[in-house]
Amino acid sequence: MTRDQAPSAFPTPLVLAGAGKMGAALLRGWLAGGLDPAAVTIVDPQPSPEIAALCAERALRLNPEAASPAGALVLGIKPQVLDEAAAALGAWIGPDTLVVSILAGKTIADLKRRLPAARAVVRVMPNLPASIGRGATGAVGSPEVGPEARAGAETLLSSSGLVAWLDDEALIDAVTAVSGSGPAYVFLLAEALAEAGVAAGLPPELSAQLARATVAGAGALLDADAREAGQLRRDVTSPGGTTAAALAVLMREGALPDLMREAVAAAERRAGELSG
Ligand SMILES: NC(=O)C1=CN([C@@H]2O[C@H](COP(=O)(O)OP(=O)(O)OC[C@H]3O[C@@H](n4cnc5c(N)ncnc54)[C@H](O)[C@@H]3O)[C@@H](O)[C@H]2O)C=CC1
Ligand SMILES: O=C(O)[C@@H]1CCC=N1
Repeated sequence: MTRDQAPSAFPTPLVLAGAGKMGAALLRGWLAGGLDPAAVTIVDPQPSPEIAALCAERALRLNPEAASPAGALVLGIKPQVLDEAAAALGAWIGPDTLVVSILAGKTIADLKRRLPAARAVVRVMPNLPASIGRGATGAVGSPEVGPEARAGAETLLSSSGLVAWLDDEALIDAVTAVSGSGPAYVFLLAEALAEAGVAAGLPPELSAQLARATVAGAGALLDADAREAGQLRRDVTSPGGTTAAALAVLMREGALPDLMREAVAAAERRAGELSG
């Protein structure tokens, strides 16, 4: 696994097919990173009001009638709609089009079967913090992805945060389970902490505020401090103190570490089920 430096040029014209929660997050990162709005086309039969407004404001093309081969086609649709979407999306692909897919589970072979014109395909798994440039993305390219296509993909992906290139496509389902779905686990932690605070007698609003600031602050510290997460945890934990009492519950057999392993395995298994 390697990490690359961000090169400069976006592959254009760029077509984003599926501008939902994740596609829109990536789009905002590209525009913030300097992608020319005039080089962007959005294809989405049901664009959200925010996307429609963004297209109007920044003069992005939305659902044009005619399709022609793009520099890059980014697939932001759900895996379950790939079959019905593929025929229309194929019209955006020429021999030099870089196809970038964020679809959970769908392998490069699955994509090529639906999009026979596709040559260079990069399968990626981003995550939602991409919307603020703090994403974590795993990426793997098909054999046709040469240095130029890889540099184009790197530009697209690095505007949303960390990019880790994988040598083995088989690892991307595990990446999906860890960092693709991972933000939801952290948001659940904030929800559960807030609920536990209410059970301990805090007013709901105060508890939610404290839980949110705690998760956000701990995340920011994790980012700012190079020490391992385990060390930061130990720094909070006074021997015989309150944190040790809580962690004895959270870390006992069958509790958080075991549950996290089970959860990640379930997500990875589901990604496998979405393939084909
Ligand atoms: N939401 C997340 O945190 C992450 C999602 N993903 C992947 O991103 C993809 C999209 O997920 P979300 O953004 O959450 O879903 P979403 O439902 O918010 O977005 C999907 C978009 O695709 C559009 N769409 C439906 N049919 C289409 C068609 N035929 N052509 C073009 N657009 C079409 C929908 O109108 C919608 O705007 C999925 O494949 C998912 O696995 C990957 C990483 C994280
Ligand atoms: O839940 C999902 O299937 C997608 C992939 C990773 C995050 N959301």
